[in-house]
Amino acid sequence: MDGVFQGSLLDLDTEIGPGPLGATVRRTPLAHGAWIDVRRGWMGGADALFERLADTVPWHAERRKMYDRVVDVPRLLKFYDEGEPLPDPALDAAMAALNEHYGPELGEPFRTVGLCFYRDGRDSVAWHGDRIGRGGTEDTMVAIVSVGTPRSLLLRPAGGGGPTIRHDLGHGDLIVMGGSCQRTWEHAIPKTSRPTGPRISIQYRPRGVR
Ligand SMILES: O=C(O)CCC(=O)C(=O)O
Ligand SMILES: [Fe+2]
Repeated sequence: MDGVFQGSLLDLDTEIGPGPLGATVRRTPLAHGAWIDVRRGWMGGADALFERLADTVPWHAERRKMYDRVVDVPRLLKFYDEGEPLPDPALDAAMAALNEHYGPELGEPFRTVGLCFYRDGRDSVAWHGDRIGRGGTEDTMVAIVSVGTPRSLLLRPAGGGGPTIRHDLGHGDLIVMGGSCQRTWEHAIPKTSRPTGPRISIQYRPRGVR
């Protein structure tokens, strides 16, 4: 079943779109001024949304220079900068709902959408913080909606020390990394040798956060 997505048939009948946030969101404070919010199954019809995004997004592979070698980035990517039309109305609806819920605390809207497609257990993202932009110097938020097969998102303190936190995210789950999380913690989606179906992550970030 490697690379084959086994969605639940029931879910394909559910209307695609985000559910309520409010009191359904569970916040966990982490060390060093970071926190995460988790809301399981937030995106209704997540399996159908997975299929739609898998089929319609113009996914591309990237190659990046690593030291003296050029290597394949182990996942497919697509980035929608602010103002660019999104590939599915459910992604607009999720952004509006996130902005309504988090706007007062964040002080600015989420504006960009990054998509990652993990085709199977060989796809991954290495340990990092989203520090290319302001996330390296300021508190911010990165909200991630996961559709498709759950994969483990790991979090650990950036300087080492402290246990690694693991959340298996798929099927419409929402996680929001907030406070100092991008500069004081690191996150990763590790490779897995277990047979694993595909997952798509939908990341919402404010302007200037990458
Ligand atoms: O796929 C995920 O949930 C994480 C992706 C990520 O960390 C990133 O794109 O910066
Ligand atoms: Fe990241």
